[in-house]
Amino acid sequence: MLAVHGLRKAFGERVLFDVPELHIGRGQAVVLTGINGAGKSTLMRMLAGLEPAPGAQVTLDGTAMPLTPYPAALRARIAYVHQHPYLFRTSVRANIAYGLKASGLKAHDVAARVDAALAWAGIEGICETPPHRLSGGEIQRVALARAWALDPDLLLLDEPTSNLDGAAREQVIALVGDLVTKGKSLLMICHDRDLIALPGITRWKLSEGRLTVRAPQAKAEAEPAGRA
Ligand SMILES: Nc1ncnc2c1ncn2[C@@H]1O[C@H](COP(=O)(O)OP(=O)(O)OP(=O)(O)O)[C@@H](O)[C@H]1O
Repeated sequence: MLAVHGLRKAFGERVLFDVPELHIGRGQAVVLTGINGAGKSTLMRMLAGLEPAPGAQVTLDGTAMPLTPYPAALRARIAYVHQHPYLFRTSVRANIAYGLKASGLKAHDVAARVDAALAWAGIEGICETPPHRLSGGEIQRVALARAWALDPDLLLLDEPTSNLDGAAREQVIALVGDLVTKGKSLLMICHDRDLIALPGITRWKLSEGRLTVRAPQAKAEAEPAGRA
């Protein structure tokens, strides 16, 4: 579905990472691991168009184009969920509706899609709650519902369970597990063993500037290239 060539980040002499190519297939779920400061968030932000990626090329369904400036075709098909999601100080419902309205959907279609997203995330009970009253786990579920509502081709999740524990963490793991089971393409940064262990997940590791790949349930050693 998506291939990126020449993804590289350097600060002066220091090369954070140099990834000649990476591929995310349709329906593929990938978890990106690596030590703190390895560059995981930077790489994901480049894929989301939040950080310039000079020289990188993206191929989307067979069509190649530069990743910077960020192609509109990509913006329409990729949803990014920040580690600490920003919610407008309106209501949960309005936050989920926002992107749908911006995409030009008719009001009754927006309402139906918002209802479906609220049900998917199990957050109907907080749909009129002001976001600043929500717990961390609720905020993360609202952000996932907001991304899910857009029905993107690829979801980028940056540490969806960080700072969560107990039931809140389990609820988010269940939602991510549902995305994986339903065959949603996703790339997720995480350190959470229960998320990494979800069946069918491909593991990428960013280490010393290189990306290595391990296929789902593979017993073999990681391959040197970025192809999944
Ligand atoms: N302007 C800059 N100049 C030099 N180094 C920088 C600059 N901006 C960021 N960095 C470094 O780049 C790295 C960026 O790491 P990034 O946040 O992408 O890593 P990460 O793998 O997501 O880390 P974590 O797991 O801690 O979130 C850090 O080591 C940071 O110190």
